[in-house]
Amino acid sequence: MAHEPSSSADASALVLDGKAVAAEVTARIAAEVEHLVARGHRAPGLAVILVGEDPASQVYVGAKGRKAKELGFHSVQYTLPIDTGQDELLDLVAALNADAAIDGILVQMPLPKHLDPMAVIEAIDPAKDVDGFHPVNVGRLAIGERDRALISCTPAGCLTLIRRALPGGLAGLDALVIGRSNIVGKPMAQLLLQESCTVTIAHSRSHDLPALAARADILVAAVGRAEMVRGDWIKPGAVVIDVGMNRIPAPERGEGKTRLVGDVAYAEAAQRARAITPVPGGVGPMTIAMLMANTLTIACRSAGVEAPVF
Ligand SMILES: Nc1nc(=O)c2c([nH]1)NC[C@@H]1CN(c3ccc(C(=O)N[C@@H](CCC(=O)O)C(=O)O)cc3)C=[N+]21
Repeated sequence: MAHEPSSSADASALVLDGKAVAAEVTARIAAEVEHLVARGHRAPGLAVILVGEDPASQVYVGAKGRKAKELGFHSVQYTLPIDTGQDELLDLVAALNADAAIDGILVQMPLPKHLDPMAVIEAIDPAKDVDGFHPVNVGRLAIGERDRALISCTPAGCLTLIRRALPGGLAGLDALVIGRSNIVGKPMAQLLLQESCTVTIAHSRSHDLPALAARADILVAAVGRAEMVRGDWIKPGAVVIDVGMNRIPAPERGEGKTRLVGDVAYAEAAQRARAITPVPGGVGPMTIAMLMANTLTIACRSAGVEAPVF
């Protein structure tokens, strides 16, 4: 789903409309849920755990719960006080691991500092790890067992968008991933490698990013620095995926106002790219859609039904 941009008259890139693709994906999920239930299976179940009251996290968690309900999932949210102990959190995870109505368990990150995120992730049953953060799922992705893995939602959503922009396939193309996080950069690189791209992973210590970008047919920016990737870095005709979500001051919108920008200087890059994701409305909505897709996948596995591929 791509359409001509409307904001910048001379830009040539197709806008990869993540919101629209996410709506397509979630419509297919809702239909599949109906199908499951009609055949006597239970609805997919998603449990989201939030520790503390960080307002941004509350917004994200609320959005996930609403979307899950909209799709006919069994959706539960646990909001634990900020001073929750590690053992209490692990006990809740253990109870959800054992709960037959729950397919997916998501612990919202970041956790308060006194909690150990890796210990919590490793406590989740890998078969219920909707985020795809558990080492078992990371490992399955790395060894190419994608059918048995659960894959991190943001890179999975990015790949869906990249495939839409490149109907001829990705094989043999040069891909640059800027960012080496466990959540985005590393799994993104693994997915692109599996698609037979020639993959480069760059990061804050990389020398000469513009030279690396100049070769990239696919560029995924996931560094968390507002508009760091400039338009003149982009190889003409490249597919540009912007994972960044940076809130910057926007005095033009009034005192104290902010706006959301990506890691890519959008207006500049759109002049050269074949296709580009906007921020907001690009990768973000796809992340939530893939979270729902992973939950459905787990439910299908436990029902012994073939899971759709998105
Ligand atoms: N265990 C865990 N799993 C996550 O998947 C996870 C997490 N923790 N912690 C926080 C991050 C962040 N995240 C987002 C998902 C969608 C949007 C999204 O839909 N953004 C909209 C707009 C947002 C806005 O306007 O503020 C967009 O890009 O269009 C944003 C952020 C999931 N996360």
